[in-house]
Amino acid sequence: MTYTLVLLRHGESEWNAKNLFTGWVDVPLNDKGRAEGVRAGELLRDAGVLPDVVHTSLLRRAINTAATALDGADRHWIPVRRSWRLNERHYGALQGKNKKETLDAYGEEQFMLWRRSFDVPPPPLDDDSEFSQAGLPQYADLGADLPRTECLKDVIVRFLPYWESAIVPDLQAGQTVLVAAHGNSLRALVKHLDGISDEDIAGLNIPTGMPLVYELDESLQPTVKGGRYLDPEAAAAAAAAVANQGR
Ligand SMILES: O=C(O)[C@@H](CO)OP(=O)(O)O
Repeated sequence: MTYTLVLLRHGESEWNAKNLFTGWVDVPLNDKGRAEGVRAGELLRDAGVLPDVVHTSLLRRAINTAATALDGADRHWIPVRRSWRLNERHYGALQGKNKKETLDAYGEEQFMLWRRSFDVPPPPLDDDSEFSQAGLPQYADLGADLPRTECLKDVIVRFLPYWESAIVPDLQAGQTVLVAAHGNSLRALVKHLDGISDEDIAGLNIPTGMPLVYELDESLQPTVKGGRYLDPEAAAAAAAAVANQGR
C-alpha cells in the first residue's frame, strides 16, 4: 500500500517575471503562468495521476494554478482546502524588492543567506508598508502571529502542523492528494519528506508549474527519494533557472 502525493508550485507570476521577491504579496499569474497550469493538468491527465482532494495556500497564484490544472485533468470538482500554512515564505522587508538589485546592493553572501539559508530571516516588514499583509481579512485569525518575516525553519514550524492534521489524514484515507503551493513552502515539505539536511536544502529549487509525484509508504517515507517529475527534463531546466534568479 502506497500513498500518492502530488506537489505543484504555482505557474509563473507577474512578479516572478519581474524578478521581484514576492512572499505573501498576492500577485496574479501572468500568461506564461496560466499556460503552465494548463500544461500541469495535461501532464496529470496523461500520467493518470488524478487528485481526489486539493490543498492550497491562500494566495491566488497557487489557487488559480490548481484550478487550471484540475480543470485540464477533468478533476475541477474535487474538494478543496486552503490554509495560510501553505503560503510562500514571508520575505519580510525584501517583499517587492528586485532580486538583482538586492544582490548588487548586499553582495552574494548576504543575498544567499536571506534567500536560501535555513535559519536567517530577512529584516521584518513594517505594517505600514504597501507590501504588508497586516489587516487583510484572510489573515484576521492569525492576530499577533501574522508573520512579518520568515526563514525556512519558520516555514517548517508553521507548515508541519497542517501536514500532520490535514494532509496526512487524506493520504491515509487512500486519497491522491494535490498540494498546490510555493517554492519555499514546498521546499519545507520536500526537506521533511526526503530528510534533507539544513545545509543541503539550500541547493534545492522547485520549478514553477511542474507536477512532482511522491509515492509514500505506510510510514510516509518516499519510496523514491526526491519523487518524480512528470516532465523531468523541463523540470530540471526550470529549477536551474530558479537557482540563477538575481544573476
Ligand atoms: O520571491 C519569492 O517569494 C520566492 C519564490 O518566487 O523567491 P525565491 O525563489 O527567491 O525564494
